[in-house]
Amino acid sequence: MEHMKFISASQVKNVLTFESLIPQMEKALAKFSDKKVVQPVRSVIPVKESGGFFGLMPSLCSEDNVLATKLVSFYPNNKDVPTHNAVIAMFNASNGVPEVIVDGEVITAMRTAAVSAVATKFLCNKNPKVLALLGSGVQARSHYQALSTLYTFEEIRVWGRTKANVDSLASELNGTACHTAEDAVKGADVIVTVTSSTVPILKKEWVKPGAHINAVGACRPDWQEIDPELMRSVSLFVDSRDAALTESGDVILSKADIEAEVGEVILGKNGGRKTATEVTLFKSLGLAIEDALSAKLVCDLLSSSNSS
Ligand SMILES: NC(=O)C1=CN([C@@H]2O[C@H](COP(=O)(O)OP(=O)(O)OC[C@H]3O[C@@H](n4cnc5c(N)ncnc54)[C@H](O)[C@@H]3O)[C@@H](O)[C@H]2O)C=CC1
Ligand SMILES: O=C([O-])C1=[NH+]CCC1
Repeated sequence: MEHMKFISASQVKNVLTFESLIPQMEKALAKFSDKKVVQPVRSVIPVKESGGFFGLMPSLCSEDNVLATKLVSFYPNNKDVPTHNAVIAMFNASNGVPEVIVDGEVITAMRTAAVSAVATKFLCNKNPKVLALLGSGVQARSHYQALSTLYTFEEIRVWGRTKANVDSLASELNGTACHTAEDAVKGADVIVTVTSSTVPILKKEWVKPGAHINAVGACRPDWQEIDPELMRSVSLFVDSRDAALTESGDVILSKADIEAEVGEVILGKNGGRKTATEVTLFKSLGLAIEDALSAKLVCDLLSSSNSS
C-alpha cells in the first residue's frame, strides 16, 4: 500500500457536478436492476450509546472494473459535525489491491440527490412547477440543486423542524418558508422528504393527484417518514427491492406493494407512471454501486483535469 491515494471532500466538490453525476446514477440504477452488480444489502451496526449507525456498503461491477466499499456513519443527533460521514475505498478489481480512498461526505450528499433526480425524470408528470422540500439539512439543499439541473421550478417551498434552518434555506433558494408540512406540500408537483424523522411527516390527504414523491429518509426497518395510507395508495418504486424489504420501515410496516425498481423503468422492463393522476413515490435507501460509480467518476474527472 505504498501508493494509496486519498481524495478529499474539497477535491470531490471541485470536480463533481450534477450534470456529470445524474447520467452516471442513471447507469448505476440500470446496471443494478440488470443484475450486472454484485452487492449484498448493507450491514448496519447500531451504535446505541450515541444513537448512531455504522454501515458497510460493498459492491462489484466487473463491467466497469469497479470494486469498492463505502463505510458510512449516520449519527442523527450530531450537532457540530455533519450527521453523515463516509469514506469510499476503491480496490483494483483485477488483482484486489486497494488503490484510492475517496471522502464520501460530498458524494453521499450529491449522489443521493442525483438518484432522486433520475427517479423524478422517469416518473414525474411533465413540467413540474412547485417543489416542496420537507427537511432543511444537507439533502434538502442537494436535492434542490440536483432537481434544478433538470427543471425550472416556479415555486420552492421548505418545511422542517428547526425554524432558523428553514428560514435560512428558503431565503438561500429564493423560496417560501412554510409553517407546516401541509402548507409546503399542498399543490406541489414534486415532494422530497429528507428528514431524520422516525415517524410519518407526510400525509395522504395533503398530496395532490399526479404528484411525484422522493422519499429519502427513514432508512431503518422501524422508522417511517410517510403515512402508511399514502404508501399503500401510491405507485411505489424503489432503488432495490431487497433493500426496501429489509431496511425501509415505510415499505415494511405499511405492507405496500412495490411496483418496480427504478432501474427496471430505465431498462424499459416497467412502464413507470401509468396515468397523469396517480401519485408516484420513489423510496430511496442508497445503493453501494451509486457510491462506487460516483467515486470512479471523481477519479476519472480528476485525472482528466490533471492531464489537461
Ligand atoms: N436514501 C439515501 O441514499 C440517503 C438517505 N439519507 C437520509 O436522508 C435524511 C436527511 O439526511 P441529511 O439531510 O444528510 O441530514 P441532516 O442531518 O443534514 O438533516 C436532517 C433534517 O431532518 C430534520 N429532522 C430531524 N428530525 C425531524 C423530525 N422529527 N421531523 C422533521 N424534521 C426532522 C432536521 O431538522 C434536518 O433538517 C436522513 O434520514 C438520512 O439518513 C441520507 C443519505 C443518503
Ligand atoms: O446510502 C447511504 O449512504 C445512506 N442511506 C441512509 C443513510 C446513509
